[in-house]
Amino acid sequence: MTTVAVLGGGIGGLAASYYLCKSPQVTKVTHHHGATFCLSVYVSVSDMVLQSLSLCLQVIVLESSSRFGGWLWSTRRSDGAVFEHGPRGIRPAGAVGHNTLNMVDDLGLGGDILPVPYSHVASKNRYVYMNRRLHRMPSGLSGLLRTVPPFSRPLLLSVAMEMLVKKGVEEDESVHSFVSRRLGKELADIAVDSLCRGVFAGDCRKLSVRSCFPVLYDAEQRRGSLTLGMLLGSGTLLTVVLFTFLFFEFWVKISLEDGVVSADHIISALPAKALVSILPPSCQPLIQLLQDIATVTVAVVNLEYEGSILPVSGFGHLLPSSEDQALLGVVYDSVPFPQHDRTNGRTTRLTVMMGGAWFHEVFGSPDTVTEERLLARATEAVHCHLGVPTAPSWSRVSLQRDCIPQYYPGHFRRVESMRSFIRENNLSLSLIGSSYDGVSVNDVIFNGRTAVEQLLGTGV
Ligand SMILES: Cc1cc2nc3c(=O)[nH]c(=O)nc-3n(C[C@H](O)[C@H](O)[C@H](O)COP(=O)(O)OP(=O)(O)OC[C@H]3O[C@@H](n4cnc5c(N)ncnc54)[C@H](O)[C@@H]3O)c2cc1C
Ligand SMILES: C=CC1=C(C)c2cc3[nH]c(cc4nc(cc5[nH]c(cc1n2)c(C)c5CCC(=O)O)C(CCC(=O)O)=C4C)c(C)c3C=C
Repeated sequence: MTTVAVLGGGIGGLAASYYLCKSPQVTKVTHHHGATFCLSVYVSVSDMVLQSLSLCLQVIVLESSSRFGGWLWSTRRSDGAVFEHGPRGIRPAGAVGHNTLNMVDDLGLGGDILPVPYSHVASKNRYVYMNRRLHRMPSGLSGLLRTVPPFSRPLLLSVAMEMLVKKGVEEDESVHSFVSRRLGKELADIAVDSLCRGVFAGDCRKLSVRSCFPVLYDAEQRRGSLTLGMLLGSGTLLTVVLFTFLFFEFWVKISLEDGVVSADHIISALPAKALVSILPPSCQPLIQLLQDIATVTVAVVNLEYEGSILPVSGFGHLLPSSEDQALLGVVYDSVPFPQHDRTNGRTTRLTVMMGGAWFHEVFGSPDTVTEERLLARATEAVHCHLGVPTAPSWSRVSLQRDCIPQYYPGHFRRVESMRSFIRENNLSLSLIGSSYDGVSVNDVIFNGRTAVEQLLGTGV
């Protein structure tokens, strides 16, 4: 019996076990939670494809906390209200989006999806809070042609000029530098700064364009321009490379508090720093590379107000860092997902997110900041930004420590070096999860699938 151990029961680890389970070879799946463990023995024995090692495959999922799901985490109240403390939506677009929808359908959960159509106000209206007021982001052709505050000129001008900008020569650069260079500083300072706070809770002056927005980087590389890239399509034929993964059988002992599990292959879906703490010293170069992946902490404050209190309708609003470093933005949960409001009586659910790359500067150590301070800051923001004078009737503060990895310039090289080390040392280890190849739920699921396909040497 060949054993594959999946470390971490977040969406990455769960997706990898789902794809493993689709393999006809799988005969047994075991889940352990509340397990802390360390990896102890590495011995290379022979070179075979996992597929041919054994007709039977056993999958073990090891999760250290008392629940599965990782950052996917909700509170469901008995009166029907649901509050998300982590992700709340996926973008069902492109290959990675369709892949998630297929998995959800295959699991028989398609009926549980709450769709937000493109025509819905939550899809159309995105706001930025700047200069002490809410601005709807321009959309459609008229939005491109006119000067729409807070921008000082029509966006079409920036887009047209972009085609004349020469291709960059750097192997990688910050998102802010890339967008300033191609589309102008104003777009970088407002739109892109806010966007990076609403996806990475991060600072666009520090994040890598190549790793955070590979589509933009590729458009410049292939077409010499983002505008041309978008107009002509990426020009790439998306192929999922399914290759037979030649690996050396590798025997790993995983010591649990209550025993030892032996595995032939490990799929790590742990955050990079959690993997560091269980790798043996012989993996020092890999440990060093993993340690270099920074993360940020986000305070998530769920609020419930009586009645309909919003002055505008949309998905929510984001703030550029120039407006307020502490406040990343506010999600108007009741607009896209009214099904999750309390069943009796009209209420409005909001989520205020704070901190991210600025957490330490603004709030100090996550160990000492109080829930009262975070709640007060969140309700003050709802008051100032949305003009809501009343206090929330219900609230919940969650401190999501180290929840989002930050891909800094050169991240792609670090990840390449990690995988080279694993290959050259014949370690039977796959790296998946948000630390490496994308932070969205879609990316993490898709990368779990790719890792399983490489391991089994077949499509799933
Ligand atoms: C506030 C917030 C909002 C977000 N919003 C969105 C959104 O709207 N859309 C979107 O697509 N994405 C969103 N994301 C990003 C997305 O949720 C995450 O990137 C994704 O869930 C990460 O999944 P993962 O499986 O890689 O990691 P994790 O969820 O971190 O899972 C790792 C698991 O490993 C376990 N673990 C850790 N150490 C050990 C150990 N030593 N032994 C065993 N187990 C261990 C952990 O307990 C955890 O369960 C958001 C994230 C946050 C924090
Ligand atoms: C911890 C990270 C995140 C914070 C903070 C956050 C706040 C936030 N987001 C919105 C609006 C949207 N977010 C969307 C997608 C999305 N959000 C995060 C993470 C955080 N959001 C991720 C990783 C993703 C997935 C991105 C992807 O590539 O799929 C979306 C949908 C995407 C889109 O259609 O553009 C919206 C809208 C607000 C208002 C907000 C404020 C606190």
